[in-house]
Amino acid sequence: MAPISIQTVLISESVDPRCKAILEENGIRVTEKPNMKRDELMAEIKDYDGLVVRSATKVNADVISAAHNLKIIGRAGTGVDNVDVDAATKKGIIVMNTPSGNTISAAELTCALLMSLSRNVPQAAMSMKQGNWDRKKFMGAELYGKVLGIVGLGRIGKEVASRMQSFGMRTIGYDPITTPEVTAGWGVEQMSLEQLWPQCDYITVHTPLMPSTVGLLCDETFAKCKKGVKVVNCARGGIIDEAALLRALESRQCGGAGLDVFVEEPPKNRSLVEHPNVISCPHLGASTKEAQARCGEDIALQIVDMVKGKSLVGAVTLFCLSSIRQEAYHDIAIPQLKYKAKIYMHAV
Ligand SMILES: NC(=O)C1=CN([C@@H]2O[C@H](COP(=O)(O)OP(=O)(O)OC[C@H]3O[C@@H](n4cnc5c(N)ncnc54)[C@H](O)[C@@H]3O)[C@@H](O)[C@H]2O)C=CC1
Ligand SMILES: O=C(O)C(=O)COP(=O)(O)O
Repeated sequence: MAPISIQTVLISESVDPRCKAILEENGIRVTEKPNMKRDELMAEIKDYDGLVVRSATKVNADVISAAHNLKIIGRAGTGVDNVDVDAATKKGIIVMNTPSGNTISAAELTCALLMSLSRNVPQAAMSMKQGNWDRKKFMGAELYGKVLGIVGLGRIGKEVASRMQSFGMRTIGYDPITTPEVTAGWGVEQMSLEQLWPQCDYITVHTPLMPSTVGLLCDETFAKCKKGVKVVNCARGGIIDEAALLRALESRQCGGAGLDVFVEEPPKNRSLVEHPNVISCPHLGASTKEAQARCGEDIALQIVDMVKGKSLVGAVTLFCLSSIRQEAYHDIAIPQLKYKAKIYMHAV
């Protein structure tokens, strides 16, 4: 691939300092401006060659059209739902992410939420801080022997499965791409969602946010679940429909929810966060030193590779995917995501 000239990069969120250091070591001028308002971003972006973001910067069509020189949008993390990939692609801007950098951290937080839901840890801790000693109110239930349904058996879903199996949970799941033969090797029995919903004591979702995953858990699907099912969303707000979740919590069809992500972040509608059976975090799945170091470093190295003309055979849009999943994504997931551009894979 012909080298691409990237002389200036704007980092619009808090990204590990290694990112800036690596870019600068390679002769790229870097400006860090976190917390810009939309207007400020649109004014700032116009002359940069590259933009590095996490999940909070909404790189929509307006931002992309205001960016006259932009050649690359680097997502230091996994989900690219905050980037209008179609608009970027039409302008010939490469979009790349660092999908494996925060897998373990997101999986560990998911497990923490599952454990907290089973034993009411956050509620009990809060009650202690308020001076109480209430042993009856916080009676829990063991995870041992319970059924965990994992919707989305990619990187994070797989890591969640192995960790929760060590607690003695039976793990079942559904994924349209990862085959049952593959997941059987990780101890996850695959089945249709229709078969999955009524069996689960806990459900955790690990799909990207895209039209086909919006509202995977909704009124209709909650009604198919066991009464009192507990759910975790450490993926993206909206995969579990928020209004339906609130209704299910109120009717006790849902016995509790662990939420790391919301449709609107921070959520202006506080009904879920304030519900007594909801435990929530402010999108902390990737917020560990290790994950941030990996993602910051990976995105910088990928940009430098591009500048040097390495790794890509040509580029319109790039998704950096792990070797095991490259084929699957190339053949199946990309059309499903409706990316019209040709996708070139990063060499691994
Ligand atoms: N809370 C946080 O801070 C973080 C959240 N995430 C979110 O987690 C998501 C998953 O991340 P990874 O596991 O790394 O992605 P991945 O791409 O490895 O796995 C996603 C899986 O979802 C499957 N899938 C797609 N449509 C589906 C459907 N309709 N039903 C069931 N499965 C479906 C895909 O086939 C794929 O196997 C990311 O897209 C991101 O939005 C990722 C990292 C941190
Ligand atoms: O990588 C992802 O998809 C995440 O959700 C992590 O988001 P963040 O980088 O912490 O804003």
